[in-house]
Amino acid sequence: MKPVKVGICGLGTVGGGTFNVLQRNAEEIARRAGRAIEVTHIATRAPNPACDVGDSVQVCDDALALASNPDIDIIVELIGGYDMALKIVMEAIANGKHVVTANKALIAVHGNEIFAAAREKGVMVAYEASVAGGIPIIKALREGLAANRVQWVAGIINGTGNFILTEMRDKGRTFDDVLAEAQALGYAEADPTFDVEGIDAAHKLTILASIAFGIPLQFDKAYTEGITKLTTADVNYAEAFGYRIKHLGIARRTEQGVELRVHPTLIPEDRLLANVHGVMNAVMVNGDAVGSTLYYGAGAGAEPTASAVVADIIDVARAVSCDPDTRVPHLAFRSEALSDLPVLPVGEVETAYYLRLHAQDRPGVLARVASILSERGINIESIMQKDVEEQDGLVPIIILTHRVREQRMNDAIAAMEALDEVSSPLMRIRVEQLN
Ligand SMILES: NC(=O)C1=CN([C@@H]2O[C@H](COP(=O)(O)OP(=O)(O)OC[C@H]3O[C@@H](n4cnc5c(N)ncnc54)[C@H](O)[C@@H]3O)[C@@H](O)[C@H]2O)C=CC1
Ligand SMILES: N[C@@H](CC=O)C(=O)O
Ligand code: NA
Repeated sequence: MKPVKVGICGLGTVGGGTFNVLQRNAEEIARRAGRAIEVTHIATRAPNPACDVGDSVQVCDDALALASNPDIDIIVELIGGYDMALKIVMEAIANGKHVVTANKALIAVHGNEIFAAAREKGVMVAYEASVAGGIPIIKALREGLAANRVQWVAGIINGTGNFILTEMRDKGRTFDDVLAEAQALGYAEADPTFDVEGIDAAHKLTILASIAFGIPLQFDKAYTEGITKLTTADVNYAEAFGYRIKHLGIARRTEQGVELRVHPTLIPEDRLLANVHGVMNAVMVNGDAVGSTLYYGAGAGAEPTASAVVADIIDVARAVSCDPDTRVPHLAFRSEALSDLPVLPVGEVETAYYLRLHAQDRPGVLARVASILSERGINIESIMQKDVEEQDGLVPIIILTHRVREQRMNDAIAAMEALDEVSSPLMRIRVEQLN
């Protein structure tokens, strides 16, 4: 069979890793794909010192030109961002080329339009690397778990954020110091606020929810909260109650609709997800037939991510000659069978809560706080008042509650913050048992 010709757009962390893995494992990859996979063109703005591109590859700086080059079969988009990446992908599809991308921002925000264009042209758009880097979670959800009605998906899906939380907790390093290291290691997004404010995780969760529940991509409806407000004190208090704080993406199907939320979360310290450290990611999927399953691996970095990109290239190379109607649908469910199950506003989500407030050390304060909660039907699981003064003579009170709908908790928090003896704002972190 003729070799498959690949054009790589972007030779940065992931592009460089992809080129190197394709070269190093070329023989083994050809044995799996049934034909050789050749990188014939690369478009990049800067050379990558980690790649020896040689003379046989044509290198240019015009990525859009690759998308219309008739000599290329598969365009691998590894530039990132929305604008140029969208142009390249749509141009490639218009020219009948298959596309492989690691760009979760692009898929989460423009995926519906991209997949519609790809269906029209009968081409594939593969995006395994876009969620949880090297973990084959898209494959697992779209194919391995296809028998199941998926109930929920919960995961640590941003390597940079988990690396920061781990280093802060284990080594007492500062947030900014660890973030700078994550950037130097190539883990972080071009704009690292995407990592630390939960936007990157929300992109990935949007994709996971679509393929788990068969709904269109709806990034604009995801609730997103980052890790920048977490303090070492919260990490320590959580541990005193037997919990760890992880930045989770959670998508859950309920009778009313789909919860789609990214936020710091307390989880019991003995859960597997509580023990995922550093740049590692893990995604737990609960299906009605299989129960809970867990997928673990490196969520970022050159070769772990390249592992997913190259697997997609191999899949595309194998399926090129298939009838497009027999291929796995882009969003796992056939496009005409996607459901209109709504994404729920976060006010309708029900979780337990960790609350940390600072109050004057006077008799009756604790009772007033407790009655605000009980008047709203919110049960207290545990309460801890520290006798150390932390903030302007105020002492911390930490409360764990039972499960309650978020809008009711918002009302209780507003009432607590209105008390003269309590400083505002108080800290709230959602708690999940994940069982
Ligand atoms: N770094 C990681 O660990 C992971 C990254 N991703 C995604 O992979 C994509 C690429 O990320 P990185 O490799 O980290 O980025 P990077 O910044 O290291 O590389 C981007 C490359 O694109 C090139 N480029 C940018 N605009 C261009 C243009 N208009 N024409 C030609 N070349 C252009 C740059 O010269 C650079 O070589 C992004 O969508 C990112 O979200 C996904 C999973 C993991
Ligand atoms: N910036 C992302 C890269 C992979 O998707 C992360 O840190 O997880
Ligand atoms: Na993946």
